Amino acid sequence: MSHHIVEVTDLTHTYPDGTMAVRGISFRIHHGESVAVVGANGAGKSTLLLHLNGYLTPQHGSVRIGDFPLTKATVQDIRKTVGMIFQDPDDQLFMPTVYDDVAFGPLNLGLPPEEVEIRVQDALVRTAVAHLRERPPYKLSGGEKRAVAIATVLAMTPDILVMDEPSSNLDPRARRTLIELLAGFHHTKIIATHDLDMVLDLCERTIVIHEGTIMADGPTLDIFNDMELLARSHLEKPFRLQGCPICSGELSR
Ligand SMILES: Nc1ncnc2c1ncn2[C@@H]1O[C@H](COP(=O)(O)OP(=O)(O)OP(=O)(O)O)[C@@H](O)[C@H]1O
Repeated sequence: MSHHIVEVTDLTHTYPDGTMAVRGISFRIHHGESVAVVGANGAGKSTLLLHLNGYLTPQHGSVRIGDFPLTKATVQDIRKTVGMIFQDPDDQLFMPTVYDDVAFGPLNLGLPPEEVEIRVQDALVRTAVAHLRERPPYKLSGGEKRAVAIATVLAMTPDILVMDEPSSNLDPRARRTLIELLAGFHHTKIIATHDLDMVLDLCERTIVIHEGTIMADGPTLDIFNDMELLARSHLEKPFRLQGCPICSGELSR
């Protein structure tokens, strides 16, 4: 089925101040793939991801989600397919309570109240924050906010999840819960992150971005074992591949 393919062709983005953040990027991601987008600070990962559900529209080149080119006319439909988890959860949470924030999207779809309730509860349970349901989001910790932001997206039952730094600010247990949650999401996942150990757990394919261009695109293990490529992209081998006994779990065996 083609309707879940993400296809980016020769995408370029220049910010109003002249910063050219993305320079001619092309790739194709098939339904069910789990793909990491990695690269140093300022490499262009967020700018690229913001194009995948139309927060930015292509200035040059194109983005296609399945059969639809991303344009101002298609963006509303594309957002029903592509769920975006932003780098800063404050960009996603704006209602008086956690419940209201998670219910906002399903209510906007016009779903009946019983269906909204089921979706909200399911999303809150899956992200382990059902106990925060009546709390105001602005009073939550950074990690709690991130979990609620993820719940707002899951409640929309997207076919494609796009996430910018989903594990930042999470304590080790919350990070593990997130990894388990994402491992159970069997549709397409596109994850921009500096957490290369999480990439090892979740993504069979990795795209390396450097100064707005694709430096490499291939099997995650091949990329993480290529020391020269990692150095050129200002990346380091994940801890687990460095022979660290704690990260590899050897000490707990
Ligand atoms: N609104 C903006 N206006 C001008 N320049 C911007 C804007 N947002 C980002 N940039 C610049 O675009 C480039 C790419 O930034 P981007 O946020 O896409 O990188 P990133 O790979 O996501 O970085 P990080 O890992 O630090 O989040 C950087 O040089 C950044 O300073």
